[in-house]
Amino acid sequence: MYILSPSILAADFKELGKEIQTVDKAGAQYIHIDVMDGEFVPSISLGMPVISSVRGTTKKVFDVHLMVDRPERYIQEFVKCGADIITVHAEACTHLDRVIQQIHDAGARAGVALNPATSLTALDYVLDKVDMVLIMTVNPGFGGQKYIPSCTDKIKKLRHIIEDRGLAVDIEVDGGINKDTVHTVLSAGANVIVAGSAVFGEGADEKVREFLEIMSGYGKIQK
Ligand SMILES: O=C(CO)[C@H](O)[C@H](O)COP(=O)(O)O
Repeated sequence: MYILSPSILAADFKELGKEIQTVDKAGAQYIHIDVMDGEFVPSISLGMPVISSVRGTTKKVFDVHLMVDRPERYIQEFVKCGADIITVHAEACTHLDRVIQQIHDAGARAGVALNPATSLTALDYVLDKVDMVLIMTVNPGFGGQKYIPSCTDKIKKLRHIIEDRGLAVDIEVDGGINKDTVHTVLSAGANVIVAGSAVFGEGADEKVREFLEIMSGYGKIQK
């Protein structure tokens, strides 16, 4: 099933609730929320109070991407403020298996993200325990960057491994996804598409519909 997860990093923060409602009404299934700590990545974005304050604006899935060192310190709090999916970076966890368990115990779905330079082997012993793998297609930290072409092969390989092992794990991609690169990642096997700067701005509703239309050419869109 194909899912669109617009990244609010590119939204107008003074109108955040309205921006979320626009992409919600246009059909986006997830809302992608980037949390940056200024340590794991150079920039700082937003945290629990912002997530709590917009939780009531939509019933859509909050897809929270923690670009945070030692995320195990915050899992419970993010679930409490409304996260439905929590994705942590393999590179940021000393005990990744334990953090995945912690996310599930807190009642959320668990994702693991890999930076562009991180090998898929980091997933070998946890792939059967996660709901989603997030392949970063830019170096995390900023929106509006260019898609890194070497990530295409990584997505293909991951899709192959998931099918080979008979798992039901979503492949999410994030960074530099626009109406051109989306074809590349969909053909490679991604099924959850994050897009920030290619969605928010003028005509976000129309852009969501265009993405969904493209995605529907590859398979069934999740309702
Ligand atoms: O995780 C991120 C940055 O670390 C963003 O979600 C990502 O970069 C999306 O932005 P854009 O679609 O503008 O590239």
